[in-house]
Amino acid sequence: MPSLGRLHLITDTRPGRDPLAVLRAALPVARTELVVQVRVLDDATDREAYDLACRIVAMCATYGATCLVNDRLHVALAAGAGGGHVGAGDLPVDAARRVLGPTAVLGATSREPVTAAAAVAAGATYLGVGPYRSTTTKDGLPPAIGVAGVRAVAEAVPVPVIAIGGVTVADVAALRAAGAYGVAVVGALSGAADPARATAELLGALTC
Ligand SMILES: Cc1ncc(COP(=O)(O)OP(=O)(O)O)c(N)n1
Ligand SMILES: Cc1nc(C(=O)O)sc1CCOP(=O)(O)O
Ligand SMILES: [Mg+2]
Repeated sequence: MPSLGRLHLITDTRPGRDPLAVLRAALPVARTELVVQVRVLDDATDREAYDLACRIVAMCATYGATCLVNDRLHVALAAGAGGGHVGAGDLPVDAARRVLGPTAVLGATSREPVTAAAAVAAGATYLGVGPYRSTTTKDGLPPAIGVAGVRAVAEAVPVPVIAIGGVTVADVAALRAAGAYGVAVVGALSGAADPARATAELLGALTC
């Protein structure tokens, strides 16, 4: 299994966004420290998800970055991605592990220590833990868990914890001090005026 990058860029496929442009800016800066999670809107077709994943797998390969696919594990396999990410509404972690095979990267969303430990026992190789703060990027999330919530999960599991939800560069030091291995972002890069610079700043905070 490849070592996991610390900066997870989740594609922003909302109307008016350009996830490939953001990726073209971020990849040369973050290279192997970048994990790109292909996340499409629920109403996107599998063909659309597959086409986007294939393009991103190829782009990541040039820089040694890892590409994961959110939710749609058949798309991950078909596109040759490095793995996938599942949450409460997706395949259970043990089933996802059977689908992806023993060597794939498998992320699971966990919001508190008990389910986090269960996800690791079922085969998760990292955990997405949040929402750290409130976010406008995704609807229907539970209340923010803050630094204390991230710390509680990080102390309970032996795998990398990736904090998610409203994360900005200003949060990274506190998250790392709480035990987070890395962060996952949508808006901090997709909404940045200069995504290459924003990538460098996030990476600097994550690796110093
Ligand atoms: C790194 C990371 N953490 C959490 C999530 C959320 O996954 P999930 O709960 O399945 O919600 P959707 O992203 O599918 O809407 C994630 N994608 N990545
Ligand atoms: C896709 C997603 N999942 C979350 C969770 O907590 O499960 S928060 C989130 C969106 C993260 O976007 P931003 O960095 O713009 O806040
Ligand atoms: Mg999901």
